[in-house]
Amino acid sequence: MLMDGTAAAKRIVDQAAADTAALKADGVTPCLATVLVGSDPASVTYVRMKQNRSAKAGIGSWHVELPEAITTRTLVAALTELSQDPDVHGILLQHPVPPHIDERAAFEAIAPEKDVDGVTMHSFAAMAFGEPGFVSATPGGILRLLDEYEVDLAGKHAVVVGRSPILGKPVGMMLLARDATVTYCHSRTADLASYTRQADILVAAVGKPKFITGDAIKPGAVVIDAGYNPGNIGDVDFAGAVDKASLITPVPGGVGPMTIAVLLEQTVAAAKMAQRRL
Ligand SMILES: Nc1nc2c(c(=O)[nH]1)N[C@@H](CN(C=O)c1ccc(C(=O)N[C@@H](CCC(=O)O)C(=O)O)cc1)CN2
Repeated sequence: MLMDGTAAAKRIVDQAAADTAALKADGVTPCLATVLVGSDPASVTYVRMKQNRSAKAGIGSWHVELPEAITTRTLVAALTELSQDPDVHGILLQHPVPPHIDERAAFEAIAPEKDVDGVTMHSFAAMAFGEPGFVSATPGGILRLLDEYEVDLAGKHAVVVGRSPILGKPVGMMLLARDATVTYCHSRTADLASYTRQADILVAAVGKPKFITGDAIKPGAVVIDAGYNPGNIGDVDFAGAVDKASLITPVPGGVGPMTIAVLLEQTVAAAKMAQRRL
């Protein structure tokens, strides 16, 4: 059975739109600032999708485009300025930034109360300690999708393939917080299939097209494909996996739309919190 991320995301965005309308009636328009460095075509597409979906939900967006050759210092200054702007409620720095930039330093220039993409160390620590805060958008979307399909996580063996700071690491910790037993693997794990074949819940977040093949999947597993490789190809070989899995996310139409939905939901939450502080 397919896990329909497009439909689940629509429900989240519809609620965000209703909350936005209520905030606007109180004189507050939630605003998401998107920051794009350079002109990587995939990043341009993702940022545009975020802006278009914000607009559809009535959320304002403010876009900052910076040249490829920008320095870390200038990018940090731009993010600091947005962090101090009272009209901006959420900030999104599109990943990846060009290799000469210190991406971690840039992310850390985002004020915690505006980190609606959940990329700062503050947000990661809050999530890890089970404290309130914004979660990383894709892991947050994955957990919401699992809940939509009433997947019971307690006591299940979740195997996460991938260890990036905004996807693999946090999704594993969020599954752990929901009482799953979590194993982290990655592209250099020896005999990867021996781990993935034990997974009741398999999260593929390794960034390699069709890296997980059908023979590496336990019959009846729930398979979450968080890959977003060029050409809309996931990290799972869908054709080989679909008959093994009890539930599986397609690419496109699975985790991707949920990522943007959680981003918008958290932007509205940030605007509500800013309103309470006034
Ligand atoms: N700062 C961030 N950067 C990046 C993140 C992130 O969560 N925060 N995630 C990825 C890419 N990404 C969002 O930025 C993203 C990728 C794909 C989709 C999506 O909805 N894809 C569609 C298909 C797209 C198409 O039709 O072209 C789908 O899966 O249905 C959303 C967000 C890296 N960077």
